[in-house]
Amino acid sequence: MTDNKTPILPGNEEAELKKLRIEIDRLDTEMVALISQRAECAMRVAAVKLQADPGSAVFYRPEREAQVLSQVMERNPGPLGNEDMARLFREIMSACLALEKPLEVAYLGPEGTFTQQAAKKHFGQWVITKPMPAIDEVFREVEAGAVQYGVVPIENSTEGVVNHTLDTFMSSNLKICGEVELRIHHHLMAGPNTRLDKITRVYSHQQSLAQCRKWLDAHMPLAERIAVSSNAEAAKRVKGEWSSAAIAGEMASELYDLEIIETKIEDSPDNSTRFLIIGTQNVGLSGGDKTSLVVSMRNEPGALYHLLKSFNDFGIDMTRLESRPSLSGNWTYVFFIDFVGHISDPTVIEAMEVLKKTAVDVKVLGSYPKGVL
Ligand SMILES: C=C(O[C@@H]1C=C(C(=O)O)C=C[C@H]1O)C(=O)O
Repeated sequence: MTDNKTPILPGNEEAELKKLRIEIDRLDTEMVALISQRAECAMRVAAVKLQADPGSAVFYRPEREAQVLSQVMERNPGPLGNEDMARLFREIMSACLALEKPLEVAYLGPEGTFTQQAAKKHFGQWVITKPMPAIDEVFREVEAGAVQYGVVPIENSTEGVVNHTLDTFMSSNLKICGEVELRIHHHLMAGPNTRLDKITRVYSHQQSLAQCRKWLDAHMPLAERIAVSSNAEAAKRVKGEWSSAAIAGEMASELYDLEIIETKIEDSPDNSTRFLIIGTQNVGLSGGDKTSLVVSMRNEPGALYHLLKSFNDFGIDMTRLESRPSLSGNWTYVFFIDFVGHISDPTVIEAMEVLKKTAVDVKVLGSYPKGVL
């Protein structure tokens, strides 16, 4: 082996490369054997699950997957970054799980949206994804049992909360089984041979046009901006129009064979969106969990104070508080709350007892592992 302090003489280069490639082949052979052993183990796990519950065995275990990924990150010695290493294991697990039973997941479509990208990021490339035209249809598809899980957007770092998702939770019995965050990068794309200075129209979702406003003002001030129902829809429209471009994510450019003219044109470099995984499962403890609740309070002075106090008194870290009209009476509100901890933690159990005394209703939307990737 050489380190970067040992100069390689030109004549020795071939010999050195040959040695390194023999070493890589040896390591790959070991890895193939190890990954196969891992897959065998996962198949045995599936058999155990089936034996324990032949009618309705649940193969996918979000808490276990989060633990596997966290351990991989902790043990990673480098030089690969933690996230890169975890992504490789994400795909290994995805392939192993597909041997047990391929997962089917509904998402807010059409194909090529950021929600589809989030689904693949969370479950890996082996998941079968099914596009749905609206958020409540994603819920319905899971409720009907047509798919095991659903993926819906919940909040964007620049645009705020997705109210439609919050409202749908109020009338649904589905549980939150996980969360995933995605960096949102917008690219300008068009058909082959379309030049930037020839573009007269830019299609995108209204939120994406807003998130790229400064870039558009500076680089394409004269192009007409046209808002459509999704970024994927924008990419689809551009396909047959030679003087048009779309702002969308990478998946859309691949799906509709468009060329990326300019990458990462979003005004805020930290632009990200959080998505929720919804299902029918109560997820066990992973050790790094979050819980989401909907709480209805009486419309009286001090209601919000009592709500906050029940968390503060038990030292529970509330990470989000959102109020929404209750949909059942005029000018009454419900609170959507996220906090750190699992519903089975003894302190959380105590805090919930106190909260239930002052609240009209407490609905647990789910305890789930914090997004690892
Ligand atoms: C193997 C299991 O089943 C599935 C596959 C996993 C894996 O490949 O590591 C982890 C969790 C489950 O989604 C398990 O429950 O341990």
